[in-house]
Amino acid sequence: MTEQQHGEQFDVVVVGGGAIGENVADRAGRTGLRVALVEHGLVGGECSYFACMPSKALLRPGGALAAARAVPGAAGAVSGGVDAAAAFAWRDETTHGWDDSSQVAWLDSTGITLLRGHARFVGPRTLEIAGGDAPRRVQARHAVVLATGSWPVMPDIPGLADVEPWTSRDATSAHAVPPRLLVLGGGVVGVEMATAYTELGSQVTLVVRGPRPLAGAESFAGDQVVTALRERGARVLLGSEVASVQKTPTGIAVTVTGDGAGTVEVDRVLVAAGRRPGTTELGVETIGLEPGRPIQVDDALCATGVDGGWLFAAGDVTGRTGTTHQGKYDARVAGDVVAARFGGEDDGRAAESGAKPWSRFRASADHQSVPQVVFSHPEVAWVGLTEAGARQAGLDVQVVDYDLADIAGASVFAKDYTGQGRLVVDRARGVVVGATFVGPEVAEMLHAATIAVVGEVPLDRLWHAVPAYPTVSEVWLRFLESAGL
Ligand SMILES: Cc1cc2nc3c(=O)[nH]c(=O)nc-3n(C[C@H](O)[C@H](O)[C@H](O)COP(=O)(O)OP(=O)(O)OC[C@H]3O[C@@H](n4cnc5c(N)ncnc54)[C@H](O)[C@@H]3O)c2cc1C
Ligand SMILES: NC(=O)c1ccc[n+]([C@@H]2O[C@H](COP(=O)([O-])OP(=O)(O)OC[C@H]3O[C@@H](n4cnc5c(N)ncnc54)[C@H](O)[C@@H]3O)[C@@H](O)[C@H]2O)c1
Repeated sequence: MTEQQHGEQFDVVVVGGGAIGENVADRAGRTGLRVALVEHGLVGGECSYFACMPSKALLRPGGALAAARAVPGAAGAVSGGVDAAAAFAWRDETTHGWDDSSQVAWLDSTGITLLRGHARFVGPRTLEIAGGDAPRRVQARHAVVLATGSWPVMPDIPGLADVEPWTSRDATSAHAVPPRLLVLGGGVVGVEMATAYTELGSQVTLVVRGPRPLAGAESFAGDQVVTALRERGARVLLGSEVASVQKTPTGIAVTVTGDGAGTVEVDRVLVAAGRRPGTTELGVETIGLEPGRPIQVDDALCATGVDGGWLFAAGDVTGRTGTTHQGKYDARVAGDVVAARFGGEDDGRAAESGAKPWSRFRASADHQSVPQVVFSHPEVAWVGLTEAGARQAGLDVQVVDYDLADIAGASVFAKDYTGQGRLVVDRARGVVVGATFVGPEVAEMLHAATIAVVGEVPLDRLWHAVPAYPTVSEVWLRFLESAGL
């Protein structure tokens, strides 16, 4: 066959130039492989332009104000609430005005070839790229890595499509605050955006299906978030669902069923009902996979549903990770595996083929120590197993709870500090398998817990890790004392 029939050849083709695709491409090229990265939108993907960065920029002003208000001596200097226009302007700065030229410049510096356009499989290892500068066919000699991310789920609710509902993209890129906003869904997006828009001055109604938001966290986390949202003026309807939506002359009437049954009139509806993997419009049926389903992978990030070991995937498209940090961890593993299997020296290949769990070629942490931060106010941060998760896994657990307000560091951090910590210990091994913190700025405390869980550090050794006085991290000492040390 001619090059025209095969298409342009690369050693590795990465589809999707979000944070995950960028990291795979970078590491896959480290043993000399020729790598192409295909992107149909902005290089940097959701996280840089529509998700992590803009949402955190919108949340930070409210957090900073609350922090100052909680400190006598500083509180008097705070008058008024968040300046929404200035917050939006700062968000615009963090997203570089939705201009990806700095990320493109970084790609250029690495030697990765950027192909602009929409990639679609036409068969194994072969893709057609449409809509870019130069539509073309490309073939991967060794591997294709899918890093196509995910898209918001739009529930099939009568009338919803007619009111131009916001997705998280709209909420993170808006330049005006809807006076009244209904947020559908009590997951991480729902909680963060309900917090941000309440602080930006909107009258927010958060509709949560279950008894509390953040169903994957310890229950006290969701409860404390609800209390704080209500204290700030938001309405939180628990045990509730949106049944229908209708335009009215003065706004949008949302009919809610369940414990919060009634009609709420708002100016905008934000749908935060979860995400589906980006495997539609990708031609995966030509390689024997079903569109709309996640790409199943093993711990080397190699797809299990395709023969030949040439297809890899990482990030949201796998359904295995749902955050940038964990997706990037998988991306580093995927890139290193590809670099070792298809490029480089024999010893690299041997190291990879004999790789054991916890080697740099296996994404072992995905199974036991995934960190998650919700940047609400209070923040919620956890890693590993919750109490319920540990019991479900059959562990004999010791649960150690501590009120963070009782820590000396908390009493000087903020007046009337409110927060909670929980350690979940596997009694049989005497190691921490999970930890949760709720409170102001607890996100920064999480990594110590992640190290304890990944390192399986025995409690009697943790006893020698002395937290500085007076920090809120002294909770670690209190945890251990409460555990009987
Ligand atoms: C509102 C919000 C806030 C979040 N906040 C955080 C946070 O604070 N911290 C955190 O860790 N995580 C956060 N997340 C999750 C995080 O954004 C995702 O886990 C992360 O973006 C996934 O990265 P990815 O590279 O897999 O996918 P994406 O970032 O979606 O990148 C996929 C890329 O592939 C491209 N693409 C798709 N199909 C094709 C194709 N066929 N051809 C060419 N290009 C294609 C897309 O244009 C896109 O650029 C947040 C998510 C949301 C929605
Ligand atoms: N700080 C962070 O790390 C961060 C921030 C935002 C998002 N994310 C990630 O982005 C992804 C998407 O977040 P998300 O919050 O959209 O999804 P999610 O799956 O975390 O939560 C969706 C919520 O919507 C609810 N829901 C679904 N359909 C509903 C309906 N019809 N009516 C009422 N409720 C409904 C679900 O019960 C669930 O609680 C997740 O992987 C999340 O971890 C991470």
